[in-house]
Amino acid sequence: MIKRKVIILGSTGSIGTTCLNAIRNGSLYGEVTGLVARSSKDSLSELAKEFNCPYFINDNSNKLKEFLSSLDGDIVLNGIAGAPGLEASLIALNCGFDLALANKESIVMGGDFILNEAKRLNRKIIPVDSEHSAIYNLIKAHNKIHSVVITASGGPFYQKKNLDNVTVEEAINHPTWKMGKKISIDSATLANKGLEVIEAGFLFNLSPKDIEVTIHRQSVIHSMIRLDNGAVYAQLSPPDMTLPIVGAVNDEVNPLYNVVKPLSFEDLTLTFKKWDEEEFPLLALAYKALEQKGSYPIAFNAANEVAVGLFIDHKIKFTSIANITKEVLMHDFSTTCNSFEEIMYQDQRARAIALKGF
Ligand SMILES: NC(=O)C1=CN([C@@H]2O[C@H](COP(=O)(O)OP(=O)(O)OC[C@H]3O[C@@H](n4cnc5c(N)ncnc54)[C@H](OP(=O)(O)O)[C@@H]3O)[C@@H](O)[C@H]2O)C=CC1
Ligand SMILES: CC(=O)[C@@H](O)[C@H](O)COP(=O)(O)O
Ligand SMILES: [Mn+2]
Repeated sequence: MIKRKVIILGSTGSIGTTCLNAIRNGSLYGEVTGLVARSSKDSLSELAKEFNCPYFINDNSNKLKEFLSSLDGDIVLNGIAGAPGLEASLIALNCGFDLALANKESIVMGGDFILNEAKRLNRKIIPVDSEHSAIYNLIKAHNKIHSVVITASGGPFYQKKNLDNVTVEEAINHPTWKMGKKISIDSATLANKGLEVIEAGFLFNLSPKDIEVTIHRQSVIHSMIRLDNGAVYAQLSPPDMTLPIVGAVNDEVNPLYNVVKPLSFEDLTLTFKKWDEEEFPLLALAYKALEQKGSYPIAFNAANEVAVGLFIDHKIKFTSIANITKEVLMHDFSTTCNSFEEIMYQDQRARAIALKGF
């Protein structure tokens, strides 16, 4: 067995904690060689003591680059929440590390640019997002696919009417997963599924018509692939991020045993329902953003991130998240970005429009 040396960005969050627990309980044979977070200094220094490694509070990207360059590691797990994850991903790739990527914003904002950067630097990007991890592994096993089916839990408000007065606490009460605040709210609006459709479009080079979304309340099937011959293959496991995280960080180096509890089929009911555009306008907006490409995916992410922030701060209603995002996407975002600076320019532009409209 070979010990995987892993550097964790977003060490104090849901993804970071799941990875650290997997190392603690032995489901990942790994050694932590660096830890990064943003504001939880005390927790981070405690973790650094426990894992006997250096740590860094990310308040400056040049210093993050210096910190990562000084570390020995096989792979960087990026579990940073939101748009700041993109710059961190690019820094990690440029410092010579492969990426186990949970931060979906890196792909949604970075698009072809970050994928080309990884290619240029001869580095791997291994998806950690549960749906993309499932598709990545299914493609490895079956090679050529026709299209993909991404599953969505439907969130806490599925088929509930009049969501004007729902609270932040109700919105983060996810029916099947325990995750950070922002992604939980995105699951409630299905903006998360929208981000995932865009993420799949870039990662697997698929057009919107080749990406289906189906409501699957149990979150047991993490996604499926269709082959040209009509067969469908699915990946099933309990809703637990340990498997995609351990799989990506391990990257086939060691055989994996008992990472998650095997499913018992007699206890399972698996259901599937069509999603409705009126109920989930943010998913429809994301499909359109992927179709339009240019900077529309960047604008979708930025507008939604601003709107979710306003909702968390009790400044807007839950239902206004979609309205603000829709309004921003009416502007011209047809420019294709070929650098980090161009991406951030469009990101900031979309944020300014979102804030002006509210
Ligand atoms: N949670 C999950 O199960 C899943 C998450 N994802 C994706 O993974 C990412 C992380 O999600 P999640 O773990 O839920 O989020 P959390 O909010 O639980 O954790 C976010 C982590 O990121 C750190 N962080 C935030 N900004 C920065 C920054 N600028 N530099 C360094 N660290 C930073 C936080 O540090 P601090 O505590 O110090 O503020 C914290 O450690 C998101 O992109 C999400 O969409 C994808 C699939 C599943
Ligand atoms: C665990 C994970 O990958 C999340 O992105 C998950 O997909 C959220 O669930 P829903 O967005 O399907 O509610
Ligand atoms: Mn997901």
